[in-house]
Amino acid sequence: MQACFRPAHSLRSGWRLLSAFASPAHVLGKPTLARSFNTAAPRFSQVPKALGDLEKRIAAIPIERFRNFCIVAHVDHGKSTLSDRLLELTGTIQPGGNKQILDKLDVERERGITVKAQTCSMIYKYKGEDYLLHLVDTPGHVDFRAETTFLSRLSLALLLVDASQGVQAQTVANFYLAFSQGLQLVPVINKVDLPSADAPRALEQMKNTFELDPEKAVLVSAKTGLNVEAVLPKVIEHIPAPTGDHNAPLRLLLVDSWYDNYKGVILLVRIFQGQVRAGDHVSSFATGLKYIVGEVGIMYPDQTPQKVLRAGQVGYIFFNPGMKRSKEAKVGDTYTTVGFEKLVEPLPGFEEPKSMVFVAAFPVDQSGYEHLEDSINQIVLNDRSVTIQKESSEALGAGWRLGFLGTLHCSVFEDRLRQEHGASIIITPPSVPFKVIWRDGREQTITNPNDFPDGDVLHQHVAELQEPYVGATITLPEEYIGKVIELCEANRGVQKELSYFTASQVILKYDLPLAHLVDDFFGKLKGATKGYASLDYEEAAWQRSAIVKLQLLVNKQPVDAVARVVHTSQAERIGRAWVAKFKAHVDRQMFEVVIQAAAGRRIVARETIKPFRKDVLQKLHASDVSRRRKLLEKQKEGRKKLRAVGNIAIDHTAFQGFLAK
Ligand SMILES: Nc1nc2c(ncn2[C@@H]2O[C@H](COP(=O)(O)OP(=O)(O)OP(=O)(O)O)[C@@H](O)[C@H]2O)c(=O)[nH]1
Repeated sequence: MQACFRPAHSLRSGWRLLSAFASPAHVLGKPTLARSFNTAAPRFSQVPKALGDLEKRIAAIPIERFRNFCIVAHVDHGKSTLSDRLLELTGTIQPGGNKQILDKLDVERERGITVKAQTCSMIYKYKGEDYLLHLVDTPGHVDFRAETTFLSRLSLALLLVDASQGVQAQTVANFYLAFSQGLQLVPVINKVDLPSADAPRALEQMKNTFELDPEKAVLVSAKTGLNVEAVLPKVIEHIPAPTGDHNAPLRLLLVDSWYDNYKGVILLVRIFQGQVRAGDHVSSFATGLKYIVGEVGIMYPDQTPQKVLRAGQVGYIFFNPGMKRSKEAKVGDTYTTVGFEKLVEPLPGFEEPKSMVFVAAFPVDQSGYEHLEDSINQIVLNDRSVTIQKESSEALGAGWRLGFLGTLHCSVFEDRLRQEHGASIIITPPSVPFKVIWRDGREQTITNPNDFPDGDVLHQHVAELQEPYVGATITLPEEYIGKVIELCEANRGVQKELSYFTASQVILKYDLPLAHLVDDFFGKLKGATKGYASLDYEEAAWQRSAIVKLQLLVNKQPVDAVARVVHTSQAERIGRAWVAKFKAHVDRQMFEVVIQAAAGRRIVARETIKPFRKDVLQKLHASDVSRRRKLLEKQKEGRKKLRAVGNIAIDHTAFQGFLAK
């Protein structure tokens, strides 16, 4: 399985450990402004004097002159580059040097994608008056859609489209998302400097597909800065200011969070009413926990402390003593001042992120367990959306089952573990949850294939089995339509819509089983269309499905860690591939080894490994004492790495080879 939307450059080269997630150093930037805050010590003691002026300037801006907006775009259409230009234009960062200010996480820089929502405040002078603007850079990738909860709290989005590529899958998906949230959309056509740019075509697509008025559009080159100055006046003219009484009780929405070694969890917040300052006692509606505010401030673009955050503002807060566990910070949670809980209505929109892709991870050598556990905990510290459960496998020992929001999320995590642990870790291919509807009406979502109901239980107590489907939107040039439909059908897709948004570009909508999507569907799609198709998907629904547990058996013993839940139509194909692949990785033994794949109780594939004809040691001459000893020692060394399945011992490399992508 591969992640969707991998950028062309190497993902693994120069991979810096994501431990930077947890250090203040992840907070950015090269130039002077950012560097002055970019040290390990708590920042509030280091605020330059000039910041007092900034604070005064902000204090003088009434809420009527606040604007909160975001940029939505297909991956790589230039959202982060445009954000950088806007920050330069408003003097928030120095021109040049600063690159991708809002893409703060190392993983984002490495992969050139935005993973977490970022925000930055700017002061912009328009018609002689100061405006306080908050720009939110929302992730383009669907896995991180949870981060875009924030979208619903804004009132304008710039819909950015690459002039050379035109409307793509995520443009379509983002449009519908923004539209359903009642956001005003201003089209921005980017990359007009490219020789292949075709702005009139992009404008026509915007008009035909989304009924967006080309007159409202701004044509820019975020890279060269051409016409970027025309963007912010649109923002000011087209969006209403936020509303909220700063004298009312505090109503604060948690938008995002990240972990800092010194301060604990830092919360990115939007104030809907009231105000918050250091020393305030606040409580969470979701957890009921109480905290004392240690510092409040704005992202400018780095954390810049302020005396107060008031209604309409977006900024950060952290507590003193600090919030220790990322899990306490629940995106979409509302906070208020302690004692005012009865007077304040929590904001709607709090949702626990749902894991939809699972892998199991095991150390090759159980002595590496603690080290691996530390690494996993370290990453999870800053990523509240990963779920962890301990797992124990007869074949692979003690390990964990990890749950992710989607395939990219999963592969980012996997890359880091592999980077740190290399060959000493075994990771199973991703799987998706399934649902059991019991005859007594209970519904149970199961994430571990080994918990699939056994034969008798299945027949007597299960009313229905279901698997998750996603609603996929694929855009592609017309000439590939046959191949893409074939691919979707081969992946059990159900066509929902086929429409043309220009004479030669097609939008296809399919319901696809998530299990197929995680099995490198995007890679296959790229292959089928020479890279011209784009894909976006949203969670659809559970659907009744003829699924079955597929197991690998070695001399009749199931290899538990390898079990998978698959559709019956796929069982034989996967089973055959399994036994062939496993056979290739298992050494010959002294006796016959039978490798089988079983779908439920039915054997769907079988391979046999013939035994050695003679004992190797017997063949050695009696005088070969040293060779004999060497051979035995080698065997002993090897045995440490062996795992027992039933009566046979299998080298860990067999599992690694088998489970490798
Ligand atoms: N020629 C040209 N290239 C641009 C322009 N704007 C952005 N780019 C390039 O396009 C690539 C993608 O730009 P980003 O700003 O990282 O794209 P993004 O939309 O933020 O990507 P995600 O964060 O992954 O969603 C980079 O190589 C940019 O240098 C432009 O106006 N002209």
